[in-house]
Amino acid sequence: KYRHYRQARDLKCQEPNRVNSPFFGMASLWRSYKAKQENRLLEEIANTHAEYGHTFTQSSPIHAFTATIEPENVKAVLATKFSDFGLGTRNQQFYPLLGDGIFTLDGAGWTHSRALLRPQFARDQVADTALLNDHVTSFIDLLPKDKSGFDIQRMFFLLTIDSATHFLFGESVGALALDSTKGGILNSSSVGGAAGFAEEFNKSQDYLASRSILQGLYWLINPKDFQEANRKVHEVVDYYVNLALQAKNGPSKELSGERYIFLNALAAETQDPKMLRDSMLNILLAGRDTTASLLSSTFYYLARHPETWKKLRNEIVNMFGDSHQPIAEITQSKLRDIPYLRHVLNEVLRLMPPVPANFRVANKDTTLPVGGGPDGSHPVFIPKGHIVTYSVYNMHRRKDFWGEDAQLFRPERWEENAKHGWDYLPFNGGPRICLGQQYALTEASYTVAKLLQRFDVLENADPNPTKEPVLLTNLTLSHADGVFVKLYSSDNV
Ligand code: HEM
Repeated sequence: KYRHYRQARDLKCQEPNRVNSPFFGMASLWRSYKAKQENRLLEEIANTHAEYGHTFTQSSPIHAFTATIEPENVKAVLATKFSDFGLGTRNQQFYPLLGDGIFTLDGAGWTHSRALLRPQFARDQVADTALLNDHVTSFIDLLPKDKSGFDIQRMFFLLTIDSATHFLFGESVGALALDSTKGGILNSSSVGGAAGFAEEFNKSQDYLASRSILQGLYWLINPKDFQEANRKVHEVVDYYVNLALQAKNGPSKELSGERYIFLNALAAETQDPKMLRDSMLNILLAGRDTTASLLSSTFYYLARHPETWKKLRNEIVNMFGDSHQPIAEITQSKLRDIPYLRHVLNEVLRLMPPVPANFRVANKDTTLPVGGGPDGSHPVFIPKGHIVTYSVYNMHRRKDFWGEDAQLFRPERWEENAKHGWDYLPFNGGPRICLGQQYALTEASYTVAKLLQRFDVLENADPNPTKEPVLLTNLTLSHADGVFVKLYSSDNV
């Protein structure tokens, strides 16, 4: 402690505000736990920042941490002092499902994984609108045709597991399909059918979220149910890995004009079956719920902002026509030509970032540039092993960056000022910036465009339409009570 004190003094660091938490930190730990149980965690973080400032420190019996919503500090953690911070015990927490992949590795392992995957994400085929079209069409077919309300969030989670598995393995789990006649192991009864894979994957992910909350005590959660779910998920992915490894020795599918399959392309780079399995699962976890979250929140806001729905629909119909009279194919480049679509998605990602809070652990003694002292202007000393948490959800709502109306959904703010730096971070920043950003934005834009082209009426069908959203924060953000809407054509077609 004395060494740290001297180091901090020499570096002109000062302590940030410390959360007053009686009983050795038990009181605040209990408060956070309760807030999480009651789906108020993000609100609780906001209240603590309101009381203690943009950077504060808190002791707890599990882990002491410093929380910040200062862009300068987030930039230091993710970019300028990248090598001073790591993922802590994330690898061990997630290992049973994800193994060693880009999402769970630090250091040389991460560098290798990122170098392996990055070229695949740079290819045009990654955001394949023809592939998306099949799934969005199934999605539209499944919507109620009698103008009744339904939970569109639940549907988006089915859509994104279908499109993600199709893109990764070359075959979809068919979660949206009413019957699964297409065959394939993902649909076969030996592994529990289409729902089998999705259910086991969801179940395992829930356990990962609970293990992550416990940080270093993650090993307390390892029941049979979790192990069995992981085994079943691995069995399915291994089947595809074997197929890809066999296909590798055959004629090139891409050259013979067949569709691009992510796993097959990766199998040309590495033949290590475990690395292939881990890579697939890491991408599935990183990409599926996040995109579903963005789509769900988009419809949450559109259903509450009819003027935005109308304006956006006009732009889409002007560009592509409506579904009775299409005038142009919906392509990635044409979608980019609709600035208002991008502004709407930007605004949704600001207010409801799918990864609302995150953390890093110092792997050496280091500092944060600001947040110390009574006015928060001094550097903060961060000893090795200390956790730094950052909530982009709360950073994105700071009035000093976003104006007095920071809490309001107003896509037009992006027309007035599109220039934001580290105060806007839905996809993370620095060397670990999201690899799937383009894929996600294309999938979300394409799905929104198709739905707006097809339906001209969207209504909020929440049983309690004026209440604030109840947000569930596991690894990603979702709406605890679903997103209930009515979606139909006024001409009844
Ligand atoms: C709206 C959708 C998405 C959002 C908001 C999002 C956000 C993020 C964030 C915040 C991270 C950093 C996590 C961390 O380092 O702790 C991340 C990492 C990552 N994302 Fe995304 N993501 C989205 C969609 C996708 C999709 C669709 C894919 C793949 C198809 C993907 C692939 C990845 C990968 C591979 C990483 C790990 C990068 C690394 O550690 O080097 N993401 N994403």
